[in-house]
Amino acid sequence: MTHRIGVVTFPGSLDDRDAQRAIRIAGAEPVALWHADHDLQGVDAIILPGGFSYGDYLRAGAIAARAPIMTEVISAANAGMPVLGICNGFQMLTEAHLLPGGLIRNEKGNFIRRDQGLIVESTDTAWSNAFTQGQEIVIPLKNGEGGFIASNEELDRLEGEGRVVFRYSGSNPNGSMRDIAGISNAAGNVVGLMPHPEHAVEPGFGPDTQNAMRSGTDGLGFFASALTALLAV
Ligand SMILES: NC(=O)CC[C@H](N)C(=O)O
Repeated sequence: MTHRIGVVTFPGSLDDRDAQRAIRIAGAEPVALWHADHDLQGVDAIILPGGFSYGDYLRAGAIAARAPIMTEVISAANAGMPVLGICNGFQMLTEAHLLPGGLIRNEKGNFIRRDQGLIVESTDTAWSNAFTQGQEIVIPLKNGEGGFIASNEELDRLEGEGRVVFRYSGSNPNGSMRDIAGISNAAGNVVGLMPHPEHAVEPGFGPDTQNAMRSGTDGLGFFASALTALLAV
């Protein structure tokens, strides 16, 4: 059975087509979902893609988190459907309170674009089970508001519950507290991260392709993880 993974397009989304392409490469069927609908079209999992939804007005992700389709996305996430928020999608997940904390302007104020090393801290989620704990992966990072913040109490809770899924390796690119690059909800079906797995799924087009040790396709593991999680349902 082919699993169907929906990608929601908002006004200002940029990486929705890349997410759809990555889903197809991973062996699932991408389904285009529209922000103004109240219809998830029976998908098995959902991706909130990167970009500048609603021009990042108010706060990045704040308006998208209140778009019509988010009513259905929030219910599905609370019912256990795998949901991945990538970059602007991560910002939406925190704004929708599906994930705690928030994302603020990068520490040095500039937009950052680079190939980014990440340490996989938890493989206990719907989007990271294909990795091994402690594995280093490299995928692209590109954002202006990627600094993850939360109260010390919340950060302790996230760490204590094993919900820090990815941490930046090497230098922290944006001032994220405790080098956090991605987190999950308590059930592990909802994951948000700032770097972009959907841009690292094809040999020759991903990051670090000059390095013979790397395939440039580390992003595939996210999509493979979701398919494994769906088979277990
Ligand atoms: N690549 C993105 O999704 C960008 C996210 C967001 N709009 C920012 O600049 O922080």
